[in-house]
Amino acid sequence: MQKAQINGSALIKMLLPKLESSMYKGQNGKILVIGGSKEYTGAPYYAGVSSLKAGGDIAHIICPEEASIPIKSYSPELIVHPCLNDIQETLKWMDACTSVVIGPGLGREEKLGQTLNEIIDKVQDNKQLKLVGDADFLWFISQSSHKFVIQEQIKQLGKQVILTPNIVEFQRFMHHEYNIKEYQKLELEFFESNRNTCGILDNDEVINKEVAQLSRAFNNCIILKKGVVDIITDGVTSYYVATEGSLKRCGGQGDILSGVLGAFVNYSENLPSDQFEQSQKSLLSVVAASHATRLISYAGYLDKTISLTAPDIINNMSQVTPVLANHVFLSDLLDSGVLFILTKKSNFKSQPSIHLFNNVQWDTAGQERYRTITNAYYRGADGIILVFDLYKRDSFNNLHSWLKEVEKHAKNDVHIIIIGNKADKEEPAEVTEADMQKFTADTGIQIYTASAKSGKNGLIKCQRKLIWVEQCWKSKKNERKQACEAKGEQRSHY
Ligand SMILES: NC(=O)C1=CN([C@@H]2O[C@H](COP(=O)(O)OP(=O)(O)OC[C@H]3O[C@@H](n4cnc5c(N)ncnc54)[C@H](OP(=O)(O)O)[C@@H]3O)[C@@H](O)[C@H]2O)[C@@H](O)CC1
Ligand SMILES: Nc1ncnc2c1ncn2[C@@H]1O[C@H](COP(=O)(O)OP(=O)(O)OP(=O)(O)O)[C@@H](O)[C@H]1O
Repeated sequence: MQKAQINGSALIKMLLPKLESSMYKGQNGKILVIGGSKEYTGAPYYAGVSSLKAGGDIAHIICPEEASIPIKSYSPELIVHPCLNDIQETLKWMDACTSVVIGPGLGREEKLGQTLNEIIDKVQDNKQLKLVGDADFLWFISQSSHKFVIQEQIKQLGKQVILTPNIVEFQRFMHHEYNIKEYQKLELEFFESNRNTCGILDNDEVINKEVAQLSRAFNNCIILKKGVVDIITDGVTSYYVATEGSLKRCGGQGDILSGVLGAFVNYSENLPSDQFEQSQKSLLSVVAASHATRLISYAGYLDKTISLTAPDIINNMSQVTPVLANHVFLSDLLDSGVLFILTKKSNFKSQPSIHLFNNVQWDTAGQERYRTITNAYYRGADGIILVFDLYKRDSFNNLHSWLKEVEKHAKNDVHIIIIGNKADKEEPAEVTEADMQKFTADTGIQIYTASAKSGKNGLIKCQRKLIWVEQCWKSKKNERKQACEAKGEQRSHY
């Protein structure tokens, strides 16, 4: 059954801070990552750097001595304190931060239990501080000899805590038999019916029931259960995020998510109170972090496929996050008659809510010198986007000649999308609704309106990448064929 949906990308836009010249360093979040060990130095680095790329101003890492040099050498952006064994020093740095991510690469040495007790106590003293618990921190809560003490502490904190178990970590919380394979099958079924949507989930929905129960058992702390579908719940209200993510399951993606969360939990108050209940804001910042991380991973996956590694995803964040925040619009190139040809394989069939096309090529209408180049692109394209300017009638009239080119050169099963740009403008457009309807009746191709400037209807352009959020607009060859046949026309191409 289809679920009540929310617009994940719009949520991110509302959540991310609007940058102003009056701001000072630290206002957009000072994130403290507590983790790292002799074996694992990548995990805290991924979390720290991701928190910065997701908007945070400053990232501190507290780690043991033996992890500090490697972490420092990965990035000068991270402020690394090798003081995990010095609890007073650790607590001091907690005072200097706005959120704490604890667990990535921490290891499971029993002696750390005492340190964790004191860290959680400190969070209790500062009600503004949010605690994101991942990886080995979850192990300490569910498996260590300190677990009962830590569980009681977590209950004291309630919604100040966000726990992010993957399926194995979640299983460790379950006292009864919990069949991972069976659960994943249910998640996959859910994903297939709700692909690329985010929405509200019933507390007794089969994939959520035990997650919501666990949250309630911990006094309604927020749980983000990662998986094929991410489930976010405080035991009262639950959401799912079925945004398409990476198919390459390389290590470190959970660390990236914990870093994004470390930043995003600082922004929950940016959500407007006239639209969101106060009690929902923290939960929704977690939904936004899940959606953003999956979008970013998907973007990385389209680029690198089987070679994807965690740093590829992190590097993509500098492209995708500002776009989601509406901070970057290079709309000039989307003027009249511009033709986009997608040369990278894109997943039109699965109705993704975001397409990120690399190597988008463009040409301006009628400029002959580009024709031979673009003819080669036609052949390689899986999808073609024709963009016209709603305020320039000529650009609309040109569509027919562009379509002829497409039909002549492109693959038979190419997907064609037509977008009327500049839909952000208030004044009446030169191309009217009736014009567009007539065009659709003639060709079988639906026209969508959008604005690359304001991001209206999800068409956003960033450098040489076109990001198309939220909607899948498509017109298949057979739909065009039916429209022509209905009018008694026969064509070799549709
Ligand atoms: N570069 C670095 O520094 C990185 C460091 N990291 C750090 O490593 C530490 C340990 O964390 P962890 O997640 O590897 O340990 P744990 O919870 O014991 O799970 C391990 C085993 O569980 C299974 N398994 C997992 N998922 C499953 C699934 N969906 N479905 C089914 N099975 C699944 C699978 O077992 P297998 O099937 O291979 O036997 C897997 O091998 C922690 O500190 C973390 O932060 C990582 O962040 C990565 C990058
Ligand atoms: N099957 C999947 N398809 C798409 N995205 C997924 C899938 N499983 C997990 N994710 C996403 O990947 C991210 C990390 O989840 P994952 O389960 O890999 O965490 P993890 O095992 O803790 O990672 P790490 O390797 O850092 O320890 C989350 O954003 C989650 O939504």
